[in-house]
Amino acid sequence: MNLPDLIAGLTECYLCSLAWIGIAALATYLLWNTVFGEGIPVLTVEVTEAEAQDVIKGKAYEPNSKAASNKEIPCYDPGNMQLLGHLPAMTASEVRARVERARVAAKSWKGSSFKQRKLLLKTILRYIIDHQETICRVSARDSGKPMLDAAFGEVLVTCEKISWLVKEGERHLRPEKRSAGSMLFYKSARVEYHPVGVVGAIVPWNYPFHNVFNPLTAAVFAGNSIVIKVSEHATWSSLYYGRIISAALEATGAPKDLVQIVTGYAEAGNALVTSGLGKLIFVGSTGVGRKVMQAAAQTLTPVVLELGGKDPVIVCDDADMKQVIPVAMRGAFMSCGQNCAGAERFIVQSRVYGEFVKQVTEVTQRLRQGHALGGSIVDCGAMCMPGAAEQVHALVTDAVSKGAKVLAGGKVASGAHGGQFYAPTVLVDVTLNMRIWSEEVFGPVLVVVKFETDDEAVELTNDCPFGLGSNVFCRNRRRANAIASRLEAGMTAINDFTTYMCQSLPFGGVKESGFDRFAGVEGLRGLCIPKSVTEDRWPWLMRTDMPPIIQYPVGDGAFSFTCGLVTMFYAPSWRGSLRGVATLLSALMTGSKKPAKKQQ
Ligand SMILES: NC(=O)c1ccc[n+]([C@@H]2O[C@H](COP(=O)([O-])OP(=O)(O)OC[C@H]3O[C@@H](n4cnc5c(N)ncnc54)[C@H](O)[C@@H]3O)[C@@H](O)[C@H]2O)c1
Repeated sequence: MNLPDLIAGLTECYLCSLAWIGIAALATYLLWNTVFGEGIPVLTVEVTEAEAQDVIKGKAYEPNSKAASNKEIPCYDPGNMQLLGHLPAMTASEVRARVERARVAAKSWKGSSFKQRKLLLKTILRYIIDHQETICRVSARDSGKPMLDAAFGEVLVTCEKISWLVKEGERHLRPEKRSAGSMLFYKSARVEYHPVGVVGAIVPWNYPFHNVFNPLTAAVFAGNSIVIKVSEHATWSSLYYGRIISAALEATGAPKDLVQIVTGYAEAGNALVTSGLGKLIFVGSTGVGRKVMQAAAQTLTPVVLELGGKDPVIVCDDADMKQVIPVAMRGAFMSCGQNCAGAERFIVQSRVYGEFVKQVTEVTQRLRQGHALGGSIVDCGAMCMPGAAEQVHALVTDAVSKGAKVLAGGKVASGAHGGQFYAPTVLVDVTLNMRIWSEEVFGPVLVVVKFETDDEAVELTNDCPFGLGSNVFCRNRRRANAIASRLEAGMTAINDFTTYMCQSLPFGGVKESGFDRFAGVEGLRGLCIPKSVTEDRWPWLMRTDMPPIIQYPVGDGAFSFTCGLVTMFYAPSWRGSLRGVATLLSALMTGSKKPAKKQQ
């Protein structure tokens, strides 16, 4: 590197760091002010040794012992297969009993003030900020993700969500004025957002903390109670998270049954879907999403389906590689690729393809993988679900058999502590006939394909059954936006990966990624009944009175009168409106005759 380059690099690095420090200081100040402005209770929550310590010594998990009973869920650390304990697999009637308790709690909570709801959320936020490390450790233990990934995916996004709800949520749930239209100009119209009652949430295992607190915070802020069915593959952590929630409810005087956590298998999930909820948020695979929708039809329960994804990252030839590579790596390998909005397809323009592949391969080969709590820092953790590493490998093997090349990783591993791992993998020369092109991987595989023209990049992106997130890296803003607007996806990040940190935005997909939205204004309002209300604007001056000609029994000219009314209000020109007035007056003058009263 020559001297001018070095100086430019250092300046850029220095300015960049300064900007980030400035932004971080401002954010901390704002967050501090918002959170600690008032007397917010400090929670005391019991923490067990397994929750507090890195290294724990206990029994090893034996997969075959699971068959002993379907009444219990065996919980283990996927990074070292250490048994953590057994939790109850609730029956359908136990789940329904939880829903009934939540229903009672919802009745009193719906009358709560926004001040009370904010206090509850701020109390939770305060606890999270003070106990980030324990929360991350518990998530790492249960899901196998490294501490840093937990800090990003569990803590950071949850804090952003709560902060957004506290700052902006009330504004979006206050009655909203609407126009009353042409004919009802003398009315005021509004939409009121009333709680739906009991919200149900069925969530997956990939972010055990965020998947609980994400639906919870929005549901209670909207005045509902919530019953959350956690995944059978990340059940253990719900004990600790449940204690945080109970402590927060008690400290803020909220009903103790406002939040219920349900542990169990599909039977418990199905019982929740059919228990008469106000709304169900299902987050999981497309296959189970279909079953959930079918079951919800029985009780006409409205559902939000947040399903699988296969997010593309389009890298144009003018993209800044210094920015793209680190962001791409995190998009692909964060939480070992077990993200719904994970970077599953890198679509890279031919001019920068070679450089992109070289750089991502170099970094991937340097990644350290292992037990998240094994004593040394790791970049990639374990696969949470049993058998997941083998499923990922089957997709890689299929691709290789059809001509793809593995440049890094590409194998199942057990790690130093005997956990479930799949090595971070780079796969190139992928073609559209390979399973990995269209099936969700949900694992650490960075798939790269080449494109020549923007049309081709769009076609490749849209050639997919899923449509959750999408991402475009391109320095030319006009070109980036032109590409972005053509992508079939629920979300697009331009020169970044995922829109999720903007919690004012709705989150959700199209096609097999599901429908409806959680998060953002739309998601928050989606947990409410939007009730339309009209009333007279000037009741002392004007109200809706039926003109005698159209009162029952109607007059001879009733139809002509109504036609005149329609023409008067909706004719496209003032001449037309005048014609309408004339028709209306003529009907009034000549056609008010009504049938005579019947003789008794
Ligand atoms: N779009 C999103 O926001 C989002 C977020 C995270 C994960 N996901 C998706 O989740 C999937 C991975 O999670 P998973 O393996 O836990 O998904 P999954 O569909 O197997 O399970 C999700 C939840 O559904 C429950 N369940 C299973 N069968 C059921 C039934 N018949 N009725 C009711 N509930 C039932 C499970 O117990 C679990 O709690 C991936 O496809 C991923 O893309 C989507």
